[in-house]
Amino acid sequence: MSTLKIAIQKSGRLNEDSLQLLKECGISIDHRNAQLKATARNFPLEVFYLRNGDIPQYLEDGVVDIAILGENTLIEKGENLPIVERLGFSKCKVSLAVPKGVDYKDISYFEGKRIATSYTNTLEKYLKEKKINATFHKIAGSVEIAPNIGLADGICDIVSSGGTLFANGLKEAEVMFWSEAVLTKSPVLSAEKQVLLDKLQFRIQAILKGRAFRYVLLNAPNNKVEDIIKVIPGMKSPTVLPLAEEGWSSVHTVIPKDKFWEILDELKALGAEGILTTEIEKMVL
Ligand SMILES: Nc1ncnc2c1ncn2[C@@H]1O[C@H](COP(=O)(O)OP(=O)(O)OP(=O)(O)O)[C@@H](O)[C@H]1O
Ligand SMILES: O=P(O)(O)OC[C@H]1O[C@H](OP(=O)(O)OP(=O)(O)O)[C@H](O)[C@@H]1O
Ligand SMILES: [Mg+2]
Repeated sequence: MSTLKIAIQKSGRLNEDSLQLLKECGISIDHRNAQLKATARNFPLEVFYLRNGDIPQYLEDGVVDIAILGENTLIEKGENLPIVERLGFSKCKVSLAVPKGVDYKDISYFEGKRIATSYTNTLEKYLKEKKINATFHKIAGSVEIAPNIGLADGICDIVSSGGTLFANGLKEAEVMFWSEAVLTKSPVLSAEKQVLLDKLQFRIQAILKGRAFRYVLLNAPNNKVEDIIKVIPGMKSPTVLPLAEEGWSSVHTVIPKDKFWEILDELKALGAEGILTTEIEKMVL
């Protein structure tokens, strides 16, 4: 029987959330510290703990079958690698930044300038599209230091809170694109392994859906139920059950997490009482 080989980041920002996702998929991994390969006990899966930057090549060569990577890494090093699923964590931007004293107007600032970055392919493509000529300094990390030590006039790097830019006297000039963790696969994946990937992806989708919704239970007078149902359409339609007390019903449904508080306010205004909400572990439509 074949085994699916998944690469995840050995240590760093993607490691914990990637392992958590596999755990929520019901996959338990026997992993001892410092071991770079581990086997799952209850799913035909081998986990390889690697450096992010190395993973695209392993996928291209079919050494590993699938991986969890930042979209930014695919853009930089894995042009042929498809996004199988967006995973919703490690959200960040890849941006151009300049010293905060610069009177930045538009991208033409970078014409003839020196830019420090770890993302040279991404930057080259971006500036080519914008018809800007600049020189690059490739550095592996702590890119934000470059303008301060006179190495560059600007940088291209990951921005999340903006704290690192601020602490180093820089400001964001252009957002090149947004990135998040994604599941990707090898271009040479066998049909047999694709079946395993489909099985894993089904589990991941159930988790991601569950994360995006909340389960809600509430009590309402019968004459308000119709209005309440209008604001909480649910998966198919809400469950409405009679309460022991005459004239009252219990309504059960799911609501999107990003509209949670607005919907709760509406429900209260419509006369809902005893509102309980809870997280959803998995959700299959
Ligand atoms: N500040 C941040 N906020 C949110 N996501 C981030 C942030 N910095 C990086 N990321 C995302 O997490 C990924 C991993 O970043 P991390 O800094 O842990 O690894 P790396 O230095 O790029 O790679 P390596 O595994 O080779 O050390 C990045 O590719 C990006 O997608
Ligand atoms: O906008 P912020 O929230 O400050 O995050 C951005 C910083 O986070 C990342 O670095 P990381 O901490 O991963 O260090 P690294 O350079 O060693 O990878 C990135 O390279 C930025 O420096
Ligand atoms: Mg980093």
